[in-house]
Amino acid sequence: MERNILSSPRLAIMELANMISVPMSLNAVVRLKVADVIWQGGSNTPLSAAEILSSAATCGGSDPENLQRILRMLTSYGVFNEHLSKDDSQRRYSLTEVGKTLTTDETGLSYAAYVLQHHQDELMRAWPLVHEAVLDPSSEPFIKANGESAYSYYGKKPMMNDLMQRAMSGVSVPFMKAFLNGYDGFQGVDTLVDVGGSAGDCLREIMNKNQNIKRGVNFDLPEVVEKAPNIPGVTHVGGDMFKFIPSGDAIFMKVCIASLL
Ligand SMILES: C[S@@+](CC[C@H](N)C(=O)[O-])C[C@H]1O[C@@H](n2cnc3c(N)ncnc32)[C@H](O)[C@@H]1O
Repeated sequence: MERNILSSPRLAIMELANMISVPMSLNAVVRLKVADVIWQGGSNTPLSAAEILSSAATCGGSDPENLQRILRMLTSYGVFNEHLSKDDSQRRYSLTEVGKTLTTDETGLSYAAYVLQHHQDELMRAWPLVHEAVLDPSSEPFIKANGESAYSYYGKKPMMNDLMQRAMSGVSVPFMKAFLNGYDGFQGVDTLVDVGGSAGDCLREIMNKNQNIKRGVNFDLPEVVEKAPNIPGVTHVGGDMFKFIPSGDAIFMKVCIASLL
């Protein structure tokens, strides 16, 4: 399905006003486990909405028509390919390269946790308050909506803490593998500190690729490192980066400072 909506300003502003339907539909297919059902270990066989819902691997559901509406919407945003069968007039859906990022890999990772993490209730409560970040920047929208800052809030809720770690692992492991294929800036580093390193995935990937790094320090909030797995050569250190940062030959930081919420 081709999208050329920006050719009309009136349509473009309506598209922008309704944009929330896109991530919400993405959230729906993740919750329904649609990507893994279509992928089936690599077959990526096009399936109709009814066939998807009849799979034991989905969360169930009895309205294929509504699922098809969601699938068509996401097809127009490049998540699925739509195949119209001449035999039975059914619309069937396979995964595009974008859609494949939602499938669970052999280590249990995917981008699905990132989608869920970004649409959990607490964040959704903060988004309507973004204008408040301009009117009254004394406190963040997340704090106004939930009473405390996001990371401190996550730390107190084991499920949110776990989802946050899975979300970052799902995104950062494939990212770091690709990044490290073209980056050699860790030469000469013996001790590397990752600030805001979450479960330590970035450090593990960096150290696997750069055997000269003998010691990794994964620095994050105490409740986060408490749940981090053992990684050979890596010491997990808990603390607040705004108060102190462990010393090393080099400091690595990835996606741990800027946020409007
Ligand atoms: C978006 S995640 C990025 C994780 C990791 N760098 C990556 O790219 O996969 C941000 C991380 O910063 C951590 N963080 C937030 N505030 C922190 C603070 N004050 N001190 C240390 N870590 C903090 C969070 O707990 C979280 O693990």
